[in-house]
Amino acid sequence: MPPHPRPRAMKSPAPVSPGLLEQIGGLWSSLAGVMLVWSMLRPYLPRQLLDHFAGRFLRRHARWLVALADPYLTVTVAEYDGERLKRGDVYEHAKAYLSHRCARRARALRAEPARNADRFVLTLGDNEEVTDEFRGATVWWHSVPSPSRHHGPITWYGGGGGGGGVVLDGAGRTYRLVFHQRHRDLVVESYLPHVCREGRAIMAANRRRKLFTNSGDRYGNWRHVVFEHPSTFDTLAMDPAKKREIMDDLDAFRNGKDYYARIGKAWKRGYLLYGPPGTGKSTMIAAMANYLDYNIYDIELTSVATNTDLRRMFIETKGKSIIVIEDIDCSLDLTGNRSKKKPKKAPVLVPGPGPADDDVTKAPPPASEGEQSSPRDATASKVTLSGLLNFIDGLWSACGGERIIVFTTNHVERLDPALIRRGRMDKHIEMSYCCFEAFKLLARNYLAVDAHPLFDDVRALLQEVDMTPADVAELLTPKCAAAAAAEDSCLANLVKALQVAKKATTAEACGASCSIVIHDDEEVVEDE
Ligand SMILES: Nc1ncnc2c1ncn2[C@@H]1O[C@H](COP(=O)(O)OP(=O)(O)OP(=O)(O)O)[C@@H](O)[C@H]1O
Ligand SMILES: [Mg+2]
Repeated sequence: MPPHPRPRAMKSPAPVSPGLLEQIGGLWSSLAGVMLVWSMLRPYLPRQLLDHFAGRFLRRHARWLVALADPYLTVTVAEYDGERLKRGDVYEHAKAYLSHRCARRARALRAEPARNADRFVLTLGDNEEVTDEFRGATVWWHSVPSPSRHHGPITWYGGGGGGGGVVLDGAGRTYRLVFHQRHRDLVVESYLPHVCREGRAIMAANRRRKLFTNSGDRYGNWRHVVFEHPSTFDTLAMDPAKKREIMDDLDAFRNGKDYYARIGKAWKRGYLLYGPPGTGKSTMIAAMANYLDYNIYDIELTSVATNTDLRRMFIETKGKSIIVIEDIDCSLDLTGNRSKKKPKKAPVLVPGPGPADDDVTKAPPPASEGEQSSPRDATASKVTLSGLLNFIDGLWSACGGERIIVFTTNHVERLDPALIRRGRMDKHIEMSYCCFEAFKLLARNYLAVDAHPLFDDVRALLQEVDMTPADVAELLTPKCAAAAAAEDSCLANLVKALQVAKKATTAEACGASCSIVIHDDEEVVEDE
C-alpha cells in the first residue's frame, strides 16, 4: 500500500476546557481499574478463549482505533479511470481547478501552453501539496506521479487477448485529496462538485483546439499539436448552395443531442468527402473544425497495429471532435471493386515538388485493370474492414458522443459499399472542379476583386474545362508582393491556362498526345 499522505500544515489545537480534563481523568482511572482486574484474571483463563476475544475485539474496533489515531480521509482522483481505458474527466477538472486556484502557492509547477500562444497554464508539479479552503474547511491536495515514471512505459491497458495498450511514462498521475473526517459530507456533497464545475469552466476558457495524430507512435497513442489551420467556410471555394447545405447539416448535428437520444442513435455523424486531388477535401475538414470549434483526430490507419488498438484509440478520443481518415482507399486493403477510371478531361498540372504525372491522384501502386492493388505500407497493420466498421458504428462507437467521422478519398468507386453506406457515412459530399461561383470567391480572397472584364471569359471556359480550385488558387496567387496590376496578370494567366487545357481536352478527344505544364515564371506553355 502506498504511504498515506498527511497534510503537512495543521491548524493549532483549540484550548482544552477544565470539564474535558476531568472527564479524561475519570476515563484513565476506570481504564486502570479494568487493567488491574484483567491482569488478575488472565492467568486463570484458557488460552483459546483469550485469543478468541482478543481477535473479536480487534476486528470490531480496528477501524475505530485507526480513526482515533488518524482522523483524515483520502479521496483519490486518478488520471485514468474505467480501468485505464479513458482519461478521467474528474481528473481534468481537478487539474484545471488546482492550476487556477492553488498553483500560485505551489513551489514545483508544470507548464502547458495556454490559449494565447505566448502564455502558459501552470499546473501542480509532481509530489506537490497545496491547501484549499471551502466553507471554513481546509483540504489538502497532493499531486502523485505515475508509478511508471522511473521504469519506462507500462504495458497494460484493458482489452485482454494480447491486445494491450500502453500508458506512457508519467502519464498516469493521481491527485489525492485529504480532509478531516468531520468534513466528509461537505467534501463529497459540495466541494467535489464545486471543483468539477469550476474546473470545467476554466477548461472552456483556456481551451485551444488540438490536432491529434497517432502517426509515428508505435504504441498507438495520440499526440497533439495546437490546431491553427486558417481555413473557414468563408475561404472555402465551392457552390454556395452546397456549402450552405453542409453548414446547416453541421448545425443540426451540433444542436442535435436530444434528437439523437430520442431516435435512439449514437450522437455521431459520418461524412464521406470524395473528389479529385486539390478540390478542397482537407481544406473542408479544417473549415468544419473551425466552424464547430472541434478538435481533430487524424488517424493514420497504417500505424494502427490491430482492431483492438483502433477501438482503444477511439475510446480515448473526446467529444466535440472530428475523427479523420484521409485517403481511405490507400490506407489499407479495405476495398471492394478497384477498377480504375480514366479522367474525363485533361487535368492541368501546377509546379510542385516531385515529378509531374498525369495521374495526379494518391492512388495505391498502379494496378492493372480489375486487379487488386496492394495497400500503402500496410504490412504492419492488421486492421480489417470489420474492425473499421465496428469502429464507425459498433457498440463502442457510442462512447462519449458528439463526434464526426470523416473519410476522404479520390476514388469513391474503390470503396467497399459496406464502409460508406448511409448510417456509417451519412452524408456523401462530392468535392468537384472549380465552378464560376467558386472562382469568384477565390478572386475576392486572393486578388480582392469582385468584377473584371476577364470574368466573362473565365465563366465560359470553366463550363468547358475541369480545373481544380487548388490550380485556380495557385494561378490567382500574385507571384510578387509589389505587383501593382497583379489582378490583370493573374486573371490573364488563368484564362490562358484554361484555354490551353481546353485545347488539350479537345486534342485528347481526337487521340493526340499533349501535356500542359505551368512553369514557375507564370507563363502557361504547351508541350507537344
Ligand atoms: N475548395 C477550395 N477552396 C479554397 N481553396 C482550395 C479549395 N480546394 C483547394 N484549395 C487550395 O488548394 C490546396 C490543396 O487543397 P486540399 O489539400 O484541400 O485538396 P484535397 O482535395 O484534400 O487534395 P488531396 O485529394 O490531394 O488530399 C489548399 O491548401 C487550398 O489552398
Ligand atoms: Mg487532402
